[in-house]
Amino acid sequence: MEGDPGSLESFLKWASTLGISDSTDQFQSQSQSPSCLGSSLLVSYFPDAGGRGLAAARELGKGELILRVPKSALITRERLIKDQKLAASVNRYSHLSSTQILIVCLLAEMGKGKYSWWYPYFMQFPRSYDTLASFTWFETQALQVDDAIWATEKAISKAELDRKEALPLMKDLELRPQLLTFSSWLWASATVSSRTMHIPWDDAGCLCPVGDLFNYAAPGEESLPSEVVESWGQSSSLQVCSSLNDVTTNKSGTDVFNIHSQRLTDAEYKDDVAAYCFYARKRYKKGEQVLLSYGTYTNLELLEYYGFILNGNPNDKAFIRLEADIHSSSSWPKDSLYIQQDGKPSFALLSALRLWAIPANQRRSLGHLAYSGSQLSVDNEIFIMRWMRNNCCAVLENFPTAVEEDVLRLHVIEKMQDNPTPNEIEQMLSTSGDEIGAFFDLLKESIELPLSKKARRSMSRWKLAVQWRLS
Ligand SMILES: C[S@@+](CC[C@H](N)C(=O)[O-])C[C@H]1O[C@@H](n2cnc3c(N)ncnc32)[C@H](O)[C@@H]1O
Repeated sequence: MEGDPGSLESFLKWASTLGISDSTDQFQSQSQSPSCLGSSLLVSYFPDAGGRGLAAARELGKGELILRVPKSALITRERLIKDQKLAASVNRYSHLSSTQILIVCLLAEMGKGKYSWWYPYFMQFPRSYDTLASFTWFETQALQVDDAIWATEKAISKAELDRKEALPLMKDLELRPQLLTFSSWLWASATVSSRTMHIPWDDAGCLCPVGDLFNYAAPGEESLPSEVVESWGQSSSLQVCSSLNDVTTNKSGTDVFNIHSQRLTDAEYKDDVAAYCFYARKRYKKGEQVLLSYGTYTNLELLEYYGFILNGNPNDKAFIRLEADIHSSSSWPKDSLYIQQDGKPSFALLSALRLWAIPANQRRSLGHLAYSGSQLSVDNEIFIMRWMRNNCCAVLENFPTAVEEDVLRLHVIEKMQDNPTPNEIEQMLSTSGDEIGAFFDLLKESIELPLSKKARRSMSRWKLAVQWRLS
């Protein structure tokens, strides 16, 4: 192959030789013209929406097939295990999960360097990720909310345990020492977590060259039938995902029903054409970023699995501490009781509070009203709204920093990332000196410009933590 084998151009040429295509001619005629991107899509850069991504190369119609990736181009466990040495060893470790095996297989394949058949694709993977499992103690504390700190600690210990369990297999395979480290494990597991796509025959999913260049947009209400939107209020466990199959699960393990698949599916593996097919979820103008829904996620979940958050995520949730008698006065599951991104209580929280606020001996007779979303009385409504306001204020007051301080902190972090002058640094230290000092102390580095790679990476995770608590 001509040119730098690590370049995007070489990757796209390689992809077209595998039959990955965005050409409408090819979809129709099944011809083997070597075309990959330029017909429907173009690789482009979107600084405020995911960085590298795919733009519409022309006007795209809603529901139009825009990319097809043949099965033979997908990286799956079964594909990598075709290597006989790998297969023999993997068979001896059947207690490992399918995801652990995929991570090990990926590391083994990466270890082949330029000799791997997938080398042009691997060269397009990010060098590092900002998923929760890679957060340091400082970055974790910056999340400030107990639940989020706990989720981060859990993600870190899960990654440590997964690696520990897989280590004997990796040693059996004689992987290079560099591939056995925790940071290599974190890199490979973040690659799998943030880039795999659902396939019906393997719950570890597959890596999909070119298809994994689509950035994310939350499944939008505008594409849902109104009866589904209405039913959101009534069925708290129902989540809608505009991609994947008819019934599947998102990465947090929640059931995801693709109720109206024709209208909502924007990517799925299709057996009849033996390919992963991608469709435009809406009409796109030429040059606009074409987005994909990976599933329904809160910002904390996006941070955990993908290492980013969405400004104004319609699926975000804030949980407030509720006394035990609130939980026991209704049958709503705990995870359905939250404040929505728009500041309103979830349907279940409102219903649970309405029931809790009436005398226990009336709950049976008024239960049907509360469960169907009706107000019980004006007094009851005023009481619970006041209760909610007071509780939300208490939560906000308990944060170590106020919103205004966080806005300032974000500004300082962004300035630090932007190669500030010594004068600017002095100014920042006079306003936010303590926290910046603590940041560099914990990194065991002095404040020096340009910032080291380690300081830059840590700063981008610190920024995500501050953005998350602000949102
Ligand atoms: C499947 S990849 C998408 C392509 C990726 N931008 C690339 O250059 O390879 C998923 C990753 O893209 C980034 N990403 C996707 N959607 C995003 C969004 N809306 N905002 C910020 N980052 C996003 C996150 O880093 C995420 O882990």
